[in-house]
Amino acid sequence: MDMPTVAIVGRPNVGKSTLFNRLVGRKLALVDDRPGVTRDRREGDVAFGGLHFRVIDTAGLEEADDDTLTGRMRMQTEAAILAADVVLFVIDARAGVLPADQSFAELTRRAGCPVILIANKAEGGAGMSGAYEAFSLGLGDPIPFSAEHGEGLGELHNALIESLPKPDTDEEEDEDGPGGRSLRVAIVGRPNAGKSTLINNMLGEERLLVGPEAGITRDSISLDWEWRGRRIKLHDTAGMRRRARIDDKLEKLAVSDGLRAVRFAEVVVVLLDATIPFEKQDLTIVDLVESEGRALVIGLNKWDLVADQPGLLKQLREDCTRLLPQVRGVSVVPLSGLAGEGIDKLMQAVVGASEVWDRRVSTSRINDWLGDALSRNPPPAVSGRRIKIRYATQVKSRPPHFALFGNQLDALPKSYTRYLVNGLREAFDLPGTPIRLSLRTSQNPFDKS
Ligand SMILES: Nc1nc2c(ncn2[C@@H]2O[C@H](COP(=O)(O)OP(=O)(O)OP(=O)(O)O)[C@@H](O)[C@H]2O)c(=O)[nH]1
Ligand SMILES: Nc1nc2c(ncn2[C@@H]2O[C@H](COP(=O)(O)OP(=O)(O)OP(=O)(O)O)[C@@H](O)[C@H]2O)c(=O)[nH]1
Repeated sequence: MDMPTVAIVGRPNVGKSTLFNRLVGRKLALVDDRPGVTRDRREGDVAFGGLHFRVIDTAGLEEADDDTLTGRMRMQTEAAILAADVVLFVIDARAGVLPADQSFAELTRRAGCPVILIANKAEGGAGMSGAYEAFSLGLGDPIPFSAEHGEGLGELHNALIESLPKPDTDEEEDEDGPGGRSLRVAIVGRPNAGKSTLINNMLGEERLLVGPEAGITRDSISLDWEWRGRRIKLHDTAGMRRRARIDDKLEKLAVSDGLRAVRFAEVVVVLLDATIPFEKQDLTIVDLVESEGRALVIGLNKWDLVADQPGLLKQLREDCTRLLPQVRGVSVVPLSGLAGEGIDKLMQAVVGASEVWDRRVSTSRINDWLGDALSRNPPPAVSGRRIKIRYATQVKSRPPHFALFGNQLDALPKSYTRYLVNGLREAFDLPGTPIRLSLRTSQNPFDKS
């Protein structure tokens, strides 16, 4: 899991940078404080009483037209809010709640993530009336705070414990071991596709002999493996199934097993039986991988049974393009779990897919591309007004998630978003991975265009 992200948001001069410095513990935020075209958000890593997160100090929210520099900064702030796990919404308790606070509270609420409301500059009980006023923002109970004097940190810490996503303990123990963090891989497929045979071949005969019965705890759902010095956690499909038989609820568990395996994994190998590929169930599994946002590789198993290998491979690659447009460019790897052939190629594809899934593209590159894509094929007009897309940025990875800002984006036709997603895939080399796109129609009261 990525380190959780906390965004500091509020109108200018409420003390965001002071709070950022207080959390990061260095005078980082002052370094690059001049407004300028390239003024980016400042980020720092925070260790705060056992909590670890990344904090983003955003530019002060100002109401301004999207086409101006401040408008652009506001869109960047919106993007930071979208990317955040938790938002620290700061007001100046001495100044009280101003109209600008109100409209930006609304913007923050729309993002739907947990918000911690900080009534800053309240040292020594100053600004208590402002703190009470802050209830009216509808962002929960304000914490009376002083970034300058470090008051209210205990309460902030408690609020963060409540709001931050709980770390996955299983993952934490994997951090930074030799060979780096383990990559989580699940092999899923229809009954009889050859999952167990393949996993056993990967792990080697010995492991096969000391399978789950011989001591691996029944609750463990992963098997540790190493491929070319890389640590891999394989989802224990076979172990799950054995348990299912014991429980005698095979059908029901088979479905939830698949889902569980997909959720466990960073990369999912959908294993097809090459002699009967692309059954309905196979396509359902791919849809599941897409909707859960995992990296995907298609394995064509039992390749040893195929007579015309080049012919079939060509045909199945075409089938993939046609049947799986949502994961265009996905790797398709022929293999034989039984003969132990193609496993290296499969693992290269798995590692490659995880890298694509992890990829981050800089905002300036995305906007250069966007300008191009828009002029080549401008968005349509809706009831006489042209849809405008002004700004784009990547808000998350794993899978890549982009946000577009502009006007009337809710009216953007599906065919046009498809054009953009395909364009992003091409331009930034993102084959085979699910891509997310959020459309944010500007709520800017000053935007008359
Ligand atoms: N009294 C008091 N003043 C504070 C506190 N925190 C910040 N300030 C002052 O408020 C002013 C603005 O602080 P910044 O941290 O630069 O505010 P900002 O929100 O980052 O401002 P922008 O960068 O313009 O968005 C500075 O003069 C700070 O010294 C506080 O807790 N108490
Ligand atoms: N020829 C050939 N047969 C294979 C290959 N992989 C698996 N098989 C055979 O296919 C059958 C099913 O293999 P399993 O590994 O049990 O398949 P599974 O996907 O784990 O099946 P379920 O337990 O039903 O989910 C067995 O008879 C295997 O020997 C392969 O690469 N080539």
